[in-house]
Amino acid sequence: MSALLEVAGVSVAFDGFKAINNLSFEIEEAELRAIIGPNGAGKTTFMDIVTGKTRPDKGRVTWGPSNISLLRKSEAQIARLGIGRKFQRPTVFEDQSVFDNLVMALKKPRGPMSAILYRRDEADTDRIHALAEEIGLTKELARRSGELSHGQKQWLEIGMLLAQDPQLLLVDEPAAGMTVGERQHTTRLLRDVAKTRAVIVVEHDMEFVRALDCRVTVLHEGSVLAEGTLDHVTQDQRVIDVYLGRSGER
Ligand SMILES: Nc1ncnc2c1ncn2[C@@H]1O[C@H](COP(=O)(O)OP(=O)(O)OP(=O)(O)O)[C@@H](O)[C@H]1O
Repeated sequence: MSALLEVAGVSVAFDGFKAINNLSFEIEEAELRAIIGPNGAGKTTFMDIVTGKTRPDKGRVTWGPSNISLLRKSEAQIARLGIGRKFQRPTVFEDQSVFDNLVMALKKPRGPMSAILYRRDEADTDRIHALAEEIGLTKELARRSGELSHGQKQWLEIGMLLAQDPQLLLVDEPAAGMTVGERQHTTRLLRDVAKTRAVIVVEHDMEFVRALDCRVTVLHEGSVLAEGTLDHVTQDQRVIDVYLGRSGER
């Protein structure tokens, strides 16, 4: 089976400093993957490259069964191809209800006329209820989003991304600032989402990564240092030396 996303030999330097250094990475359809690594390892830059925010100096980034190159695509084009990104801080429309946030996120034909002519139909309403069910916010649909807890806002934002029907979701430190209960809910949600699409989670919290129970890629100095199960990578002496050994806690 060919990969959904393939990054091959990618490098990018900022003022001569190689933030990404000959990085190769693949993810399959419907796969959950955690990316870990020390500060400055290149995790954010990797996501910036995949989403078109940063252009690499060399290498290949290809997408989908026909291996479309993402390198000349704009951020908007890449999003439309089916790559969604969730930043660390939730960015929902706080004055709008949960329901209306999900309505606004639905994938609809674009352009001024389609926006004017758009009327919500029954299929959209059903879809919003299905999304709310998936993210666990059915009871909150009528609430103003600003009133939600931090965790609930994060789930709403994931729901808004799912409304766009992405094939790959990039999620940056989803567990940060969450209560234990919220983290468990987030684990279930991401595992569930990854049954039908690929999900890449960048995370520092090893307990959370263990709960995700997925393949782990360790980045270091812009390259893959180790890959495999969490047990496999955490027993790797190089990973211990550059990452795990540093805080003692992880
Ligand atoms: N636009 C930029 N200009 C200059 N240097 C940059 C830029 N973006 C990233 N860097 C540098 O590239 C390196 C990789 O940064 P990146 O943010 O990708 O690491 P990270 O693994 O996400 O770190 P963290 O875990 O702290 O978020 C860092 O040394 C950073 O300072």
